[in-house]
Amino acid sequence: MGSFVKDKTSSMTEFLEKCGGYAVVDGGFATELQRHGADINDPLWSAKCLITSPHLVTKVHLDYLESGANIILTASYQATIQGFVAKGLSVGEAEGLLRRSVEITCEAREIFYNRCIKGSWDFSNAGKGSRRPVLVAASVGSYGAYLANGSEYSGIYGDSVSKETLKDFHRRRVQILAKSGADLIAFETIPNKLEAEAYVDLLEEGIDIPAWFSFTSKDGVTVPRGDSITECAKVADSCNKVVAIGINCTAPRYIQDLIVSLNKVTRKPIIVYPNSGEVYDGLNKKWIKSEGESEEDFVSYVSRWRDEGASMFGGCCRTTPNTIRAITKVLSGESPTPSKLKI
Ligand code: MET
Ligand SMILES: [Zn+2]
Repeated sequence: MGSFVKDKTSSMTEFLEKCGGYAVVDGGFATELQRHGADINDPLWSAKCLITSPHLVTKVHLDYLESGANIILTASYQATIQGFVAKGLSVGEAEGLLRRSVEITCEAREIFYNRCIKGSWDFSNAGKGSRRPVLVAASVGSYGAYLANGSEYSGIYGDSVSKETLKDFHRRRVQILAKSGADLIAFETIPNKLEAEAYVDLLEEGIDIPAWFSFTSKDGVTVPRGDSITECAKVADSCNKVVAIGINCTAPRYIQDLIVSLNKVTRKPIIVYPNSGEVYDGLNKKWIKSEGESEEDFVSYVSRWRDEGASMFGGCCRTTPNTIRAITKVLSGESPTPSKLKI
């Protein structure tokens, strides 16, 4: 961290320069834990593994680092003080787990660097003789993710939930994550404008690390609550602590139009990390392949997104280290074999 946080406005631009102009973000975290056998069918979702299987959290971080990631996200997406307390933990234990989520990620980065030094891992993506720059981003999921009732993807919280409610809900968690050694905060899968406004207020209250804002969309034009992506991006753009703006957990086919819209209202770096294009059926707890997209090759989109002006690329739910390896190859100029790019 250190130099990354000193000058917030230029920090991401400098980081991107060090990465060669484009940064690789990691891929789906919770779904990857699940692929390795974790049972995360729980209101805490991936954060449950901070308690039950921290070794698996480390493994997934290392897999993404090995695949070429320049930015790895903590397992704190659904880690909230309120959620841990509902499980019977004390507030102190809950806060300790939030800190631990960042420590595990920082430790994984150290393990990765040490392995690189010992030469046991391939240096080809790390830059000859130099350490590949890696940032740790503390993930913050929405209020709807904590509610675990589907509102994460509708953005409808009801009239009783005001901006102040959202600030009160997120405040302590964001303060703790900001002091835990992370390089930045990743506000992810934001489903409405109100929550973006709440995050901006919290950052202005005195959070001293930068943040990115990443929205989700189900139509390529609006966020789930119906606010246009440009209105939402303007909120993020107005805050000088925000160092990148983008889209995650959204079908790949919508990303290009969304980048065009973002470009109209911000000059900050644009980050995109779509999901696999499958849709989660909450009732039957299954991922369903989406019509017309199942055979589409996620990675073949990456150069188009880059040409459209995005500079940070990764994956969200159901993408894997293979996806990230393929993105790394596209960005480093090695053209991958399309048939081998299965997610
Ligand atoms: C519902 S989006 C989840 C984002 C989180 N970083 C993850 O990959 O698990
Ligand atoms: Zn996702």
